Amino acid sequence: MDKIRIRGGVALHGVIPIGGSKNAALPLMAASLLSAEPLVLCNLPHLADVTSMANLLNQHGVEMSLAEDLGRGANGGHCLRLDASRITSTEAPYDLVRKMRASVLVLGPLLARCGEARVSLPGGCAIGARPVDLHIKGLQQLGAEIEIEQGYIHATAPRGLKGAEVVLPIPSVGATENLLMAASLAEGETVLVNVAREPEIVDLAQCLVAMGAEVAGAGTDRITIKGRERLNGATHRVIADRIETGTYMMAAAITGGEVLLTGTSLKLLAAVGQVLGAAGIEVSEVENGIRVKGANGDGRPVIQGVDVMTEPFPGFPTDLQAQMMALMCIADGAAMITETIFENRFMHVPELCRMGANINIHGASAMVRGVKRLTGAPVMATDLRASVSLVLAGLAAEGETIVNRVYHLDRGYERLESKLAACGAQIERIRTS
Ligand SMILES: CC(=O)N[C@H]1[C@@H](OP(=O)(O)OP(=O)(O)OC[C@H]2O[C@@H](n3ccc(=O)[nH]c3=O)[C@H](O)[C@@H]2O)O[C@H](CO)[C@@H](O)[C@@H]1O
Ligand SMILES: C=C(OP(=O)(O)O)C(=O)O
Repeated sequence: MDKIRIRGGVALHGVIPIGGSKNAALPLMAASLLSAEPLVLCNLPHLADVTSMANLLNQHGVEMSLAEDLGRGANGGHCLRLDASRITSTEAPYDLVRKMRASVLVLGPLLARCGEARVSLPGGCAIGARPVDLHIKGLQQLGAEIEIEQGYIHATAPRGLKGAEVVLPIPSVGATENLLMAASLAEGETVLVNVAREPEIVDLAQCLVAMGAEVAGAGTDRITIKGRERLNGATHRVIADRIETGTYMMAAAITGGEVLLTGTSLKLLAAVGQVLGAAGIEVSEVENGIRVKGANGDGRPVIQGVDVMTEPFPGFPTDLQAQMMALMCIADGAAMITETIFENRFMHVPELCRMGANINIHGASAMVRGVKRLTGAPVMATDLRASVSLVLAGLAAEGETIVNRVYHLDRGYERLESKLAACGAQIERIRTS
């Protein structure tokens, strides 16, 4: 298994191109199942999760090819043509779904287009139980008959799905996406209430509209969809990855450096900009990107402790909680970090403590008392964002840090080492297989 070696203490200076959003790309790829005509997705990041979704779609019969004629984007993204004219299987097997929870996003599109789907239940995950009950209940309200058998969700809608009002008890991102896609091929009008407002939902809605769907209200807590008998093909550009953006904002801050992040926008993460501003980091929107400048004093980064609570969008994202905690480890004063979305998302805490951090967990909150410096250590994490928080800590730490289980990072960060190394970081991948 590959590892990453970091020698910390170098302030980052340079330009980092931000890729297309993983969490937008995955539902968009699933949306290709809704039409018999090709969907072309541009600015698609090269990530392990995108490959996993491609493998899953491939086993449903979707034919994929790089749309070379459309070239590569300025930030390295590809254009992929997904042709679901012939769906050969409506089953999403356990082996593919367990690798990536977002696989469950094929449920709504397959059911709406084919009248049937058999999708493995994703199972638990390092950051929490993450049930899919809201996806299932919502689809039942659209007329699906659903049974759970042998670990699979077996959904049928022999007479097609019917528009209805569906009120989500919590604004689940995935449930919103599954229902939005299913409703776009349902008969009549669907109103989704208390839905997620994340930018990735807006991106999906815009793609569905380009495919001929009638969708209004995406980005608010109420989305109205007028179902169509069929959708057409379209070409759509995936939005910038706000979590990759926020991660590199924090990389600049934790090293007291200055970076320009291109191909992204502060509008995607205003709450993060505000929190970093309160921590004494200069963050400004510039043409085609964001400039981030860390503060320095006495030869080390100067960061103020700020309390943070994760919330659904437009609040501070849970997917940046671990990275923010790494930053707070070397802040002046204390910071209370509260995780409200997932019940077990502090797996990075013991590893950060092994690097010299002072963190105590009390229920859903972690009290981080800033220390003068972190020290490098061999570390390991069990999920994507926890792993990258250890990379950030390693960039700031004295001495050498080895981050194990790099495959977590490859799920969500394209060319992480080369993007950081281009800004001066001493970071390399040690290939072991
Ligand atoms: C591929 C993708 O886009 N992943 C993101 C998506 O995950 P995902 O779509 O899985 O996250 P949700 O918004 O659905 O989950 C939010 C909360 O709702 C709970 N829940 C969800 C569905 C359900 O049927 N029942 C239920 O109880 C979950 O356990 C969790 O506690 O949004 C999360 C919250 O912003 C992010 O951290 C993930 O990176
Ligand atoms: C939790 C994440 O992803 P997923 O929902 O795919 O597990 C993430 O991107 O941080």
